[in-house]
Amino acid sequence: MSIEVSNVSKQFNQFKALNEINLNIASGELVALLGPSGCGKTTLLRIIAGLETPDSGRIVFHGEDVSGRDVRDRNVGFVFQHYALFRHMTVFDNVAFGLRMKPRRERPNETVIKQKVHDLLGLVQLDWLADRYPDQLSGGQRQRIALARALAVEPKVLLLDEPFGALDAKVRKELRRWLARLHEEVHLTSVFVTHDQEEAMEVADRIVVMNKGVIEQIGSPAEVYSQPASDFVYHFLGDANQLQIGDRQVLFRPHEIALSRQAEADYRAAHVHAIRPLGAVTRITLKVDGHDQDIEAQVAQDHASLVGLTRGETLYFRPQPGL
Ligand SMILES: Nc1ncnc2c1ncn2[C@@H]1O[C@H](COP(=O)(O)OP(=O)(O)OP(=O)(O)O)[C@@H](O)[C@H]1O
Repeated sequence: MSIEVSNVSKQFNQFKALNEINLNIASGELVALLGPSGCGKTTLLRIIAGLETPDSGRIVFHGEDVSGRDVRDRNVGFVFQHYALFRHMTVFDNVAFGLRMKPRRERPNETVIKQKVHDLLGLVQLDWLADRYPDQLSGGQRQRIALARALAVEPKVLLLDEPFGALDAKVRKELRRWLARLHEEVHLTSVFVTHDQEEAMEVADRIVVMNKGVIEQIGSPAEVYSQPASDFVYHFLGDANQLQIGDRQVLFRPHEIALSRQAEADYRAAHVHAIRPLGAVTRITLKVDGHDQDIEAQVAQDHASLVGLTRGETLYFRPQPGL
């Protein structure tokens, strides 16, 4: 099922939450809506779902204009940040819920439901939790069950709004890898809202970078990272350093930097303000005289310039964008 968003605008009182949004999502694609808080991601997701009506513009599912259709007739599955599992129902009954709520004509019999729920629990690798209640699960397990429940009614489109937002960093990481793998298996057209650039980079086929109600750029993770369409995209997609060299502003990422203990041609001197080992790489914060913003450098932990380096020493660096 492809999704076409054309010329969608939405205003809340005087506030323009979305301004002429155009976006085409191919069938089976996983697209991330990425942007800072308040940029309009959730509003766009809710308009795609049919939970919110745009002031103008159209939503087209697979060539068919669904703008006037109610959320119940759009056949979308949702997973939100805060688990919406029913607390008084077991995991099994939660996943079966949507199937049992179908109109009699479409409702599968209990044997089929049982098989289907077990298949779905197998898909999210939690079949062994079928008899538990939601408050006997971890946060990550609950989100996987929420996903199984959303998939049970065989939606044409899956919409996820910060589904891992409430979980701790390690579980988030595990779950997003797991979601990317699951998507490879199921290949359901999916739209994923996040404000976390790492999450978007890791999960999505394409990233839609939003800012203040408009789309700044649409592209693959590699494109938006290495060919940012604007300074906003550059800054949003990773740590960025900014340095005035002559009459030029140079933007470069922490890893795009050459370091040396000795003065060399084209290198600038800086004071080492902090050294933070992060495993395979080490982060160094540098202070440059006459320059307000610190420079963040990142090099391999065994880099020659780090040997015996201490705070306060002088280090020489040269930005190397594209390194
Ligand atoms: N029902 C509403 N009434 C008034 N203003 C609203 C309403 N819903 C959203 N807004 C405003 O529209 C803007 C976009 O909101 P939206 O929830 O889409 O942002 P977001 O990018 O999803 O942010 P977050 O990451 O914080 O959830 C915000 O400034 C918000 O305050």
